[in-house]
Amino acid sequence: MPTAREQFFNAGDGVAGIGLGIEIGEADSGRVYNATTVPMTSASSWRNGQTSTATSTTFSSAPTSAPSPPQVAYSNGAAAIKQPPLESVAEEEVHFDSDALNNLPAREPVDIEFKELSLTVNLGFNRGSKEILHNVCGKFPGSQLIAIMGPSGAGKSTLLDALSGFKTTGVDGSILLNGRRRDLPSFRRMSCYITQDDRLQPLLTVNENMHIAADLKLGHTVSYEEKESRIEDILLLLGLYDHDQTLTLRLSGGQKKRLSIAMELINNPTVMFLDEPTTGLDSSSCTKVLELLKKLTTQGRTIICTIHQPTAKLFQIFDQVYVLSAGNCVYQGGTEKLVPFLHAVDLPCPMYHNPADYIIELACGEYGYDKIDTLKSATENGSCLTWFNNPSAVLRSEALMRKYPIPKRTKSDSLEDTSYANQCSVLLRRGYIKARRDTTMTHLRIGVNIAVGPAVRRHIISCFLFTSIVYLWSYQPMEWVRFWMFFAISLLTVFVGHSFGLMIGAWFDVVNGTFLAPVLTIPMMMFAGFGVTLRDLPSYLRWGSHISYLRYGLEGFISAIYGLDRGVLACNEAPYCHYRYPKKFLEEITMSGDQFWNDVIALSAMILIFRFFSYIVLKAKIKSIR
Ligand SMILES: Nc1ncnc2c1ncn2[C@@H]1O[C@H](COP(=O)(O)OP(=O)(O)OP(=O)(O)O)[C@@H](O)[C@H]1O
Repeated sequence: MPTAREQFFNAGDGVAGIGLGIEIGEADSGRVYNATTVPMTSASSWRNGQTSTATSTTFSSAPTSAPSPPQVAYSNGAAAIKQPPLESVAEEEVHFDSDALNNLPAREPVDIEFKELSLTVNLGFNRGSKEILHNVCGKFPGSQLIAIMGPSGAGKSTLLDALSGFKTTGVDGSILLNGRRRDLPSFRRMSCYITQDDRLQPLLTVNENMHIAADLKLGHTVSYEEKESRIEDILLLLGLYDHDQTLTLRLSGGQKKRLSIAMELINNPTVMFLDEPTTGLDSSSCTKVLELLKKLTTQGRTIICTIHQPTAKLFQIFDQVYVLSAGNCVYQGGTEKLVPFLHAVDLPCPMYHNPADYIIELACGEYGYDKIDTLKSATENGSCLTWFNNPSAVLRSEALMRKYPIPKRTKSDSLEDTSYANQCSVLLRRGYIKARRDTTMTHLRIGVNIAVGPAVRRHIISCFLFTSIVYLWSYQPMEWVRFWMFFAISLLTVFVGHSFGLMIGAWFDVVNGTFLAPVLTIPMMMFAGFGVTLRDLPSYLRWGSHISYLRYGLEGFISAIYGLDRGVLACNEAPYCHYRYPKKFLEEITMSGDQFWNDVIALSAMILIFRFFSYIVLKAKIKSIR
């Protein structure tokens, strides 16, 4: 009877083993291990009580009792496992409709290869730079689910950023797609990147999120019917069809992850990058997400995920694994080949140890840093293809170039296929749905606008309400022209304030921005002539009044009320009215009352300048991130 360890290194039938990290016992000997090792081929049958089917996977919803130590009986070298399921399964039954998968157009596989890839980041002024990836090589064949693993800080996300084209600054080396140098604009259009934190709209239903994504990605070139059927297929495929009317905020973590994937599938990417898709999910949801990704690879998609430390059963779902240690490759090959590889480099995986855990421990340096060097040289920092599942089937660049035609080149650098106008209208529709749903916030906003005024909010309607209330309650002359002048200045001041906020927001983070914006507004008030008249400002501070948007706002209001040669004011209730003559009042505050159009021009110019700066700052920031 072979021991569990022999199962691991069973070269004869090529069955690699994985440790599941729980207690099991041998049926006939009564021996109990504190962890277990079972052949990978048996792991899925253990998990679900059956081998997962090729066409459709259904996760049972029946709650299970607490698992008792399973019994393992060996016969003919294979482990026959008699035990209840390992853990409680999903609360809901998820059915991935494989027929819907067939409706998604298959993709031509894309083989990604990188050679001598290094990535250096700038640490800031006078602090030099730091190399994060050190000339790593690797090959991710098409139609495969690939895991990038490694200890925290090993460079997994950085490698993903470099391969996806999210980061381009400081990247050195070559990245090839089907043997040819990567054309970044085309690659960005055929790939997608799903970040760790879900970028979903919580107030939209699943169906609305999908439609917004379809309208943004496909625009008007694809008919409504086609979009509908594509959305239907994707929701069926991802087991979300029954939840299409559910608000996203009410979805479970696993459902949210599946929705993120569903939204990216709208334009059917060939290559999918996912940063830690299993983080924050329970083990049943992790399995579902990875099983789903595995299914998607069957249509030619290359799916690359970073993953921290997968359990044995998650590990065996991947086709290939790429392990990093401090920016170097310490293993590249099939998941089933990891144990034989470790054996070959004389670092055998301890009995009953999950090989995924063991390689991470090695990569962390827990067994000595010399082991990292051993692994690095055994894998030739990612160049060695010996440990691929089928090394002889791996095509070299030249063969790939012969096999696949030259891909179409994308002329535009833009990531979007749809026009700017379409994007604006879709985003406005999304904003409208959100405002309608979040009634509390919408009412609060309207209330704040009415109560506090346009300096706080920017909606045109609210600005009109503010003007009407303030103008009428402060007994201003009932002349339409003055009312519209007052409204125009209110609106422009709101837009300037908004643009100023955008600039501060683009430049600084939330904490610094929240502090700086009010602090910078105070001198604007000082230079506006509110407390200190412009005449009383010291000459060396006069320049301030020229850059204060509040000064132009105040001057504009004064022009609206006292300009246009306003006549003598009524003085019925007092024996003497000091400001009866508008001219006298204007002289007192050092304003002339005929500057309305100058104020309009100055405020408009400020809107343009602040927005232009916001754009420049954002551009520079995006460039520095990339
Ligand atoms: N812009 C940067 N400036 C300085 N150091 C950086 C920068 N980006 C990444 N690093 C460093 O590079 C190393 C790798 O980072 P990366 O995020 O790729 O690691 P990781 O393997 O994904 O880690 P984790 O699993 O914890 O997310 C880390 O030490 C990180 O601090």
